[in-house]
Amino acid sequence: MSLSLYECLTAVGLQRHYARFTSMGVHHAAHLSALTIEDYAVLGIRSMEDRTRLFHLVQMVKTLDLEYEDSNDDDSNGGDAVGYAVADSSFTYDGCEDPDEDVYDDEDEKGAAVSKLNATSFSKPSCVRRRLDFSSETIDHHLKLSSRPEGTVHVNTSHNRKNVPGQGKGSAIPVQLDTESAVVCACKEKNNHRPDVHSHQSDHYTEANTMGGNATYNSHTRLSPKCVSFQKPKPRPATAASDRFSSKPVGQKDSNGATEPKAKPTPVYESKRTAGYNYGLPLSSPPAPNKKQPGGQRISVCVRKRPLTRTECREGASDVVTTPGGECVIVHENKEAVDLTQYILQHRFYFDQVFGEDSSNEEVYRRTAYPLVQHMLNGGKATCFAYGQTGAGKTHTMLGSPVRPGLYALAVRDIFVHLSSTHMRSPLLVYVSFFEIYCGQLYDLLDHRERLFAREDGQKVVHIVGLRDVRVESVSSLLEVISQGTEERTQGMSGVNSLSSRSHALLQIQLRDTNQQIAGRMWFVDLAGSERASDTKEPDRQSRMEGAEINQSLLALKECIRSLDQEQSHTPFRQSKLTQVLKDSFVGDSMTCMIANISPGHFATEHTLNTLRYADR
Ligand SMILES: Nc1ncnc2c1ncn2[C@@H]1O[C@H](COP(=O)(O)OP(=O)(O)OP(=O)(O)O)[C@@H](O)[C@H]1O
Repeated sequence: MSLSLYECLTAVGLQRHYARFTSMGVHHAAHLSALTIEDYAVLGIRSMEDRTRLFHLVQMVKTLDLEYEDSNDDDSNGGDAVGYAVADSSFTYDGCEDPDEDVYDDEDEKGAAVSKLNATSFSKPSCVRRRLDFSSETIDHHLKLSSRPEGTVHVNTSHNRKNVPGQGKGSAIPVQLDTESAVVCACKEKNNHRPDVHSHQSDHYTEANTMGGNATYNSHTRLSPKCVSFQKPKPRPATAASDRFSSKPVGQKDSNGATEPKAKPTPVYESKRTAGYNYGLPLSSPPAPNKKQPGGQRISVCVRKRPLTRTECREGASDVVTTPGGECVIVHENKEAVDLTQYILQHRFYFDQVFGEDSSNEEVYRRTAYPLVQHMLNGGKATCFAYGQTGAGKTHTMLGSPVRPGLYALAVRDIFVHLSSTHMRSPLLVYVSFFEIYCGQLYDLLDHRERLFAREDGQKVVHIVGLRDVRVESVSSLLEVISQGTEERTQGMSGVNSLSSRSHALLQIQLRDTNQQIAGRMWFVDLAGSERASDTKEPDRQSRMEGAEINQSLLALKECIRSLDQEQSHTPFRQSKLTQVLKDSFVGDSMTCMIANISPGHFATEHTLNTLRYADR
């Protein structure tokens, strides 16, 4: 079989996942036959429709392989193989129950997808087509079998589709996974039989458990091959993971006696720092084992990856970001060498916490802003920043939606819960103010964008003159105030996205006693789209000035955070209006959290890397 992986994926409309497949060790069409349904999530195949498509493809690849082996049988039967028809009429998407399903949601698109898939099937030779069973029962049966708890990896080494657990055939053989490097590293044999993943004849169903037989595999565990240093590029060493996906030994003779050309896996290199020129390379290293628990730190930097959006899926974007473990994020950048060979350059960054696409706002809140809220309730000062490219999920994180409330609402909810459960002599009141910094100037979002001025008094305390604050008594009144302010926020056109945040939005929550004395203060800062700082496509002067201003303020912010982190005696907060206003956050007993939001799509790789480099201390 000489189809390329890309061609196969394109045939079923899954080409956007190509980079992910190659980064996970699936480099060749023949590798597909070793995939099982349990591998789909690891390969980024989540929606029911994509799962169905991949399922078909895998079956097709297997059948094509069998074609070599079974051709004699066909001859002996006069070519009258078992009559499986491509049941386009019985094929159905009714089983699509995935709540996160965001592709092909309308009937037209479904129809187009079905006909595309069927067209692909019909383009195969008729003897192959007759072998395929695309009936919905068979698919449902296999997909149901896959709905075992997350935690078990199954390596189906069999080509006999009837040989599945629950049907009496096959034996379970545990395979140990090296969870750190996420490489299938060894096979524990059961019944003295080592599963031979190359064998087409094997009837064994292999069950891999990551922790000595206990199911602990999760979506963060990746089957990516180990990498080699970028400085000394070598072909990626053949690992058990890549072996696993080799359904046929390379160089094996086919039924015509011809030697099948060796499958050339896409080389994977890792960017690493050296003693020389290191511009743009990851700074951070794996956290020390005795590292402080998140939440107890004065400064924490976190990364949140969002899922691919519906539009990105339609445009064929592939997910190039993986988040193995809770502190590492890897960007798999597709590159082309000068000799036009393709390779993948992996950029591995470490942060205090990394949230994958499955993390909810509640989880992000618990592990980022919650400690800050507690600090504020104890009378301290805290600041939480959301940073990232336009569309990377800053607003989703900060504001959220009525169904999935963001950090603002969750923080205020906890504040009210705390205030109502504490019986203080002097009750505390909650006040909010909301303003933006646009081109170095302050505008009150709760007062029709009235111009504001930041002034320093004799004690070097910065005051925002004229800022309106509103007392809130419930989460819903806070959200009302925020939605009023958000409408005022400056938005415009940029080269990257039709709607771009060009200003920094600052929400201040203050606790005051009845004498109006401040008893705790917290800032939530939704920073301007980071791509605006480097976007050079802007045609007009105003946009370029906005970009320059954003650039300056983000650099100043980074300098201040770095100076805090390194406990330097001087914090350069006067370098921009943003840091000047937030001076309070950089002095005294303040706590700071930066959440860098990233987009997973390959179109955004450069901006994603820039965001991670910015957040990388
Ligand atoms: N974690 C997530 N889970 C699901 N959807 C998300 C997530 N993060 C972002 N999105 C979706 O991605 C899209 C863009 O997100 P969002 O508007 O929050 O980006 P942004 O960084 O605030 O952009 P801008 O700078 O233009 O305001 C939205 O449709 C949002 O619902």
